[in-house]
Amino acid sequence: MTDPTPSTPPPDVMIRLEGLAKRYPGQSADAVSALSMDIRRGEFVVFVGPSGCGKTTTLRMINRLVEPSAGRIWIDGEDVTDVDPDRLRRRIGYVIQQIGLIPHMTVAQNVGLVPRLLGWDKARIRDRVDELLDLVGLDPAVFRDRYPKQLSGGQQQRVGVARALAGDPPVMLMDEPFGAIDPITRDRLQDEFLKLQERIRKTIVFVTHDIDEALKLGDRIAIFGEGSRLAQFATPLEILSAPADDYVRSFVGSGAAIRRLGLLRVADIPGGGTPPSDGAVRVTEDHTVYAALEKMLESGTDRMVVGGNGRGERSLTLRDLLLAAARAKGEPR
Ligand SMILES: Nc1ncnc2c1ncn2[C@@H]1O[C@H](COP(=O)(O)OP(=O)(O)OP(=O)(O)O)[C@@H](O)[C@H]1O
Repeated sequence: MTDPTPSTPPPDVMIRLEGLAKRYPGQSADAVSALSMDIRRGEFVVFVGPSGCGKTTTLRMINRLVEPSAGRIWIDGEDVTDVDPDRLRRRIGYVIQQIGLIPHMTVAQNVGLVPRLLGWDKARIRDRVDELLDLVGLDPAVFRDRYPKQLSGGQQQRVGVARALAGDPPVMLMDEPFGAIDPITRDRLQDEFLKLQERIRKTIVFVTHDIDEALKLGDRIAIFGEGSRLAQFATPLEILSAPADDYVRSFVGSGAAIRRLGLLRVADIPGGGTPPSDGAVRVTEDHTVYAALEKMLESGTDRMVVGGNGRGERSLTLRDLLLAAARAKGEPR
């Protein structure tokens, strides 16, 4: 067997972008230039950056809705730069802000689009549609025969996610999927989507303007600067603890140390003594350090008892939390 060429990605790389560039017709500058990055299998990567820096163009080159002017794209070990785009798109789910549900088709028909293209029989499509509606938290009996206009914005977005998952693609591209949704629903959809991702472990590339959304969702975040310059590509904790330059620092904004508390879990904090008998608040290992701190401040105590994960109980102090938060320097989640 011959050695793979130097650019053949290793098996844990699901998407490789290699010197990718796009110049739109009639433009004097590249929208994206010389962009290279590896995205690992099962990784949730968020592209974030100011308007016009090339996030959407990059995303749309991955499924070839935009044809690259230069560079190569690899998906799952295959150079897909020149493969038939229709065949490529069946392996890539795509969710956009405007949802793109087809108005004269029911929810079930919208979700079943790709399976129909793949030639599945009716019974298998029906089962898959119901399974997916369940997965995104919509009761099939209630929603499968509705039309898109009979749904709220958040429900439409869930249908959009179900549709993108229908052919079980290994890769999902999501372009500001929660952008047009009110902040409370958005927060809930983000939480639901994180839980869903724990189960389905897709490789996800997600575009947003919102650094807080990026910090909450991403395993790694790519912070784009002018002309698609990759200012930093790192975990949320690394970005908050060690911003690569002043551009990243100002993009992340103030309060990095406090925001880091929202990324750490109580489970990440070592040690702990025997639980005290009174005065302490109760939290679980799954609480964020931020939430645990908030509980302590609300009840005016400097102790908490951690329990509820089968490991027995332990007690931590305010000082334990603060020391752990100060030490956290960018370990992956
Ligand atoms: N079809 C097009 N023809 C010409 N120029 C385009 C086209 N689409 C995008 N551009 C330009 O390419 C650059 C990158 O656009 P792109 O939409 O990729 O940025 P973005 O980071 O996703 O921005 P936003 O956050 O506002 O969506 C911009 O300067 C934009 O004006």
